[in-house]
Amino acid sequence: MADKIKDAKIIFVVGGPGSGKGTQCEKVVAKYGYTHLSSGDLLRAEVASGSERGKTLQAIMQKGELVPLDTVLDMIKDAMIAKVDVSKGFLIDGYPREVKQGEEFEKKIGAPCLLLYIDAKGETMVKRLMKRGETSGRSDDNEETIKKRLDLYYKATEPVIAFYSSRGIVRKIDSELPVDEVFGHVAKAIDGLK
Ligand SMILES: Nc1ccn([C@@H]2O[C@H](COP(=O)(O)OP(=O)(O)OP(=O)(O)O)[C@@H](O)[C@H]2O)c(=O)n1
Ligand SMILES: Nc1nc2c(ncn2[C@@H]2O[C@H](COP(=O)(O)OP(=O)(O)O)[C@@H](O)[C@H]2O)c(=O)[nH]1
Ligand SMILES: [Mg+2]
Repeated sequence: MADKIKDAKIIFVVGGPGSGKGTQCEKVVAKYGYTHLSSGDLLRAEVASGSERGKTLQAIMQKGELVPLDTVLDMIKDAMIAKVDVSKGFLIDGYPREVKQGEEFEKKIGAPCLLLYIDAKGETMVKRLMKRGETSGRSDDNEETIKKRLDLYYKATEPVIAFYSSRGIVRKIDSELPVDEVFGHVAKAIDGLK
């Protein structure tokens, strides 16, 4: 089983909060049949279950901080194992959040063949998240937590992009464009995979 995951096609989808990762991943699923695993969604499912662990997670996410690395990684790994037989590849959305998360992922699961870097301006991300907050019901889509998530993104997550750039697997996607144009560039990057 472990070997099967190692041979799977793995794409990291990295970008700031509200940059459009989830939006693009949905479109990739529709066109390519990849399995979309959003680390944030997995965490929110645990919170929604009402478990003790979920309560601890909720408090961390509410503050816009990172939950313990092993928690997220175990959740992603379990979700991958559950799908590996029927999946053409995996979109790992919102992970890694810091270089260490990427290193641990590679030790326990495998190496990504592509990193889609979904790039939008800070002010664009804030605007989108405030708008999303009107309907998302997410307790972290509020002005104060958004600011913290953004700060953490620049501090901890941007170095992830530099780390994988040196391997030549990063494709930077301008996410200021209309959704379908953004997707055109995403599709080109995926079509470029052998
Ligand atoms: N690898 C991850 C992924 C998520 N989180 C936690 O879960 C929260 C929400 O994650 P996510 O849904 O990925 O949120 P954003 O990056 O803000 O992106 P978006 O809401 O736009 O999808 C983060 O703020 C963080 O507290 C984490 O700690 N570690
Ligand atoms: N104008 C515009 N809005 C977008 C685009 N991508 C996402 N959005 C909006 O921005 C918000 C955040 O998008 P989401 O996919 O949840 O981003 P994520 O936080 O990176 O997963 C949503 O309300 C989307 O409708 C885009 O390319 N253009
Ligand atoms: Mg998302």
